[in-house]
Amino acid sequence: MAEIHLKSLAHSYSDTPTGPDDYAIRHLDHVWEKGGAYALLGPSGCGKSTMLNIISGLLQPSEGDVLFDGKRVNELSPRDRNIAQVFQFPVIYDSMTVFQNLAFPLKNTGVPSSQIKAKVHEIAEILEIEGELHKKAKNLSADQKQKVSMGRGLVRGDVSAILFDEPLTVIDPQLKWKLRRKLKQIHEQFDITMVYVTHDQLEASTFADKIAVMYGGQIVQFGTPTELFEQPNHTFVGYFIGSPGMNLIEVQRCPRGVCFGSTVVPMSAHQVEVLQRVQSNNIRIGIRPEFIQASDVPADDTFEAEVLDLEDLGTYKIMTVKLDCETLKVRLTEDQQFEIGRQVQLSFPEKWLKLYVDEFLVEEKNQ
Ligand SMILES: Nc1ncnc2c1ncn2[C@@H]1O[C@H](COP(=O)(O)OP(=O)(O)OP(=O)(O)O)[C@@H](O)[C@H]1O
Repeated sequence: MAEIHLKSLAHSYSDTPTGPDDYAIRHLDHVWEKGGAYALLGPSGCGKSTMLNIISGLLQPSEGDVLFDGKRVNELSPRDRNIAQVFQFPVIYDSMTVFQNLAFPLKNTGVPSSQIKAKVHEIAEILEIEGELHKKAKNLSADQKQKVSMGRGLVRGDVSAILFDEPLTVIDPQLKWKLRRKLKQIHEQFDITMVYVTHDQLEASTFADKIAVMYGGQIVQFGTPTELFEQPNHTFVGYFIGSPGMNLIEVQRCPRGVCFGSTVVPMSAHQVEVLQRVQSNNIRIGIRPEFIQASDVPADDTFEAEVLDLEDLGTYKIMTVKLDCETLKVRLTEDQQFEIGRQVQLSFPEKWLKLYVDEFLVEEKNQ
């Protein structure tokens, strides 16, 4: 296994790129550390597959270096990079048996047949396909085929990393959860660097210790699921992580903070100082539905809003409110009671009220 360093990487599918919009990867610096279990999370078209294909060598980047343990591998073929890649759809040989499919990557590298047998059985047992080893691959169900595809990546003990590109797309929803747990268990057992691409936040957080959130060809944040939730570095992370995502409000600067409509929201001294310094007018505040406090009692620091809707989701409720010209979501506990059409008092605890300039977080001084 290896540490994978992507250094000043950029990629355009166009031979004559004229601007940032022509780049699928925009000047990206990132390190996937040795032995980590990572997810690469982002919407369709943000550049996830492009990045994986650059790591595995299927694609040459337009700019920058790919380093494995500090050594540049740009010129190495996919085979010489020793990366296992599992794609969205199973890549297996239909005419071979499951055993032959799993043995194939080992045979190719000259592993003795006694070792091949032991390794194939070990992996088949983990993936629960031992009973299928002598079946022809073409006779398997779609999810069994994908398990074989994963197994082909996992049999090789010598790989630098395993890259999973949305591997559970074809898997039955009930089996997805089980297979994700299995991959996590395999990671713990074999300690291989694994990068798991998905656009599903639940899938990302059940598999990975750390998640890279990709947006517009850039990694906008790399952190634990808790960090992404509590401290989104970019408005996209706020919006994309969480259900519903972060409330984001376009605001203008005013003397003690920011305002929208006739509502003034005081900000911390540091945030006010930053607002006075920066030139941009692309300013937003963000607060997660979970962190807005709602009550019937007005206070100095509360804002009055109207309840538009209440959605009961079993163990909690989502309340939609209108505050001035903005619609916000507020997460309530089961026992909190508010009525549609009535007024509610909201407060935004300072710790959870975030300021974004040009979509990036203005960090508090002590963080
Ligand atoms: N072979 C190609 N030729 C031209 N443009 C491409 C090619 N492959 C991808 N792109 C473009 O590059 C951008 C990034 O695509 P990429 O497939 O890497 O995104 P992704 O995040 O993996 O998306 P998805 O989740 O839909 O697979 C997109 O705008 C896409 O249209």
